[in-house]
Amino acid sequence: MKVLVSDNLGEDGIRMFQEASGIEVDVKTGLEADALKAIIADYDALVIRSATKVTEELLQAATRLKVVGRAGIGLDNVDIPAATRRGVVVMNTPTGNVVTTAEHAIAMMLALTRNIPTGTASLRDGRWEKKKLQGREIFNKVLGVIGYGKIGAIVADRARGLKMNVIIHDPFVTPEQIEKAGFESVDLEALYARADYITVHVPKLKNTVGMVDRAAFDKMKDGVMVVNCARGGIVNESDLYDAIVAGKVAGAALDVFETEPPGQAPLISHERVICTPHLGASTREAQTNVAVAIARQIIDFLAAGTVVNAVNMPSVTGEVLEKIGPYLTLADRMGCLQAQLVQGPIKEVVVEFCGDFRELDLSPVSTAVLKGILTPVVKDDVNFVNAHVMAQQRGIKVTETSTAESDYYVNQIIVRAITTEMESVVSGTIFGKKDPRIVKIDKFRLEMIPHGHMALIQNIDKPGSIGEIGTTLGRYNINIGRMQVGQEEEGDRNIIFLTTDTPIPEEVVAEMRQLSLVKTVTPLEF
Ligand SMILES: NC(=O)c1ccc[n+]([C@@H]2O[C@H](COP(=O)([O-])OP(=O)(O)OC[C@H]3O[C@@H](n4cnc5c(N)ncnc54)[C@H](O)[C@@H]3O)[C@@H](O)[C@H]2O)c1
Ligand SMILES: O=C(O)[C@H](O)COP(=O)(O)O
Repeated sequence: MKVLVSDNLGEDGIRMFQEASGIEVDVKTGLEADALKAIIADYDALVIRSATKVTEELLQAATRLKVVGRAGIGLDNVDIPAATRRGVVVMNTPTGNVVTTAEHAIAMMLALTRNIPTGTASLRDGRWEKKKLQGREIFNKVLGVIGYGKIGAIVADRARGLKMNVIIHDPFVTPEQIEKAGFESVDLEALYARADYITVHVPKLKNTVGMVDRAAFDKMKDGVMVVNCARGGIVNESDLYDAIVAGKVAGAALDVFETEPPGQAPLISHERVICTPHLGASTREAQTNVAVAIARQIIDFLAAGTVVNAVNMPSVTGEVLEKIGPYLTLADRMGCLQAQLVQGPIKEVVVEFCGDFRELDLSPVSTAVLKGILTPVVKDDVNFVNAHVMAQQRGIKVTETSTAESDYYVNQIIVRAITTEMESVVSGTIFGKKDPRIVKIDKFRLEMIPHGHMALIQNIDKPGSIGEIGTTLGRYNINIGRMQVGQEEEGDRNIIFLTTDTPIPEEVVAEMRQLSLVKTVTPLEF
């Protein structure tokens, strides 16, 4: 088996590959895309960090490739759906660098508030600017942490040790969980209004890109300081620059950038901004942790097929996987649908297996439901191994039940998601041998294929309602690929599922919500 390491990997990990029997390892870092594409067909495994781009084009050339291993967390640089389509397992090491990254965020906050980089540069230029470089204490100041996951939780804990007053916003963690850890859970508006320092620790998702923008800065206290050691683009760089120039934001500490490397941008050159070149995970300890973890995972995978920390596959044997595979896909999509349908943090998930499942071991199926529920929230970090733990950390109770009874279909899976505000019930089954279908949502029966860009519309069942939706989308040149209508069991409402060739932009969704017969519009992505 041949392993290619295409980004810098800790020496201990490389040594493990060299010492593993039956494995040959090549280390070729800094390759251009074409050069990598020219050699990738020789390899069974590819080990990367954030520099190598694993695109669909590269995967097409990778005819022998079985596994991609990320020494670290973020998989923004890997086309996971393309890898899944080609049967390539994608693994990461979700915990090896979290302490290191949290420490970097704290270091950045302290360096910013005490002008340490500016003081160093000024001394090197021969100046002694004590007055100009006067800083601020963090003692007793309010730190707003956005995202209470692995890193956000460590940052909050360290900041408490520094005697800061920590407030937290994470809509996917129940307030009870945050309060149990001794912190105050707040909504985003309150966080912006109260924080003296704000640090972001959310994944880069469609709805987190640009979440800290002009409108957010307007809501913040004058003189706030902002730290981003998560992903470039979560804080809008041009809006941040304007807020600093306007004096609203007193300083920013950035480890990550919309484009990496960012070049000579005005934001980087501003004296109230301090930066590091994506060093969050760059300590000896973290790099050893992630290198050793990924080497172990890949060696075990190549030798025995053991799957650990894969983001696109559960940890089960090949034989079981063949039988339950379609149900895993269905369950993942049902979870993903629930995550997009519900309002408020999910407190409880009930997975009901109804009817005849031919004595299959269905335990990975509930894990797939949880993975689907968490994916829109934490993206690449959730996998079949950690989904239950992550759900537990978020205070989500999971219950499984089974019954021999099933109405309409030979078997079906029902997923109930109970939040602080509502309960949503979704049923699904397999058509033919492997085609997932959502067959009921709350009181509406339907046959929906959960795939691609979709929108769920609730409307009054009157002539003309479907026409006005089609006309609105047509005006924006958005093609409807498929439309399915579900009828309320009793009542005067329909639900309509549209599959569109492209995502429906927010302004078009807003316009659809104004249509006379439309009650709600929920965009969905699968
Ligand atoms: N700078 C670096 O070198 C470095 C190193 C490791 C990780 N990271 C990045 O740090 C970030 C956090 O990583 P993690 O391991 O703690 O992730 P995590 O998945 O453990 O936690 C992310 C948290 O963000 C929350 N969240 C999602 N959407 C939100 C929203 N709209 N508002 C508020 N909270 C929201 C989730 O509920 C979750 O609790 C990620 O972006 C990751 O890529 C950066
Ligand atoms: O996602 C991660 O693990 C961090 O952003 C670190 O990225 P790196 O391995 O390229 O330093």
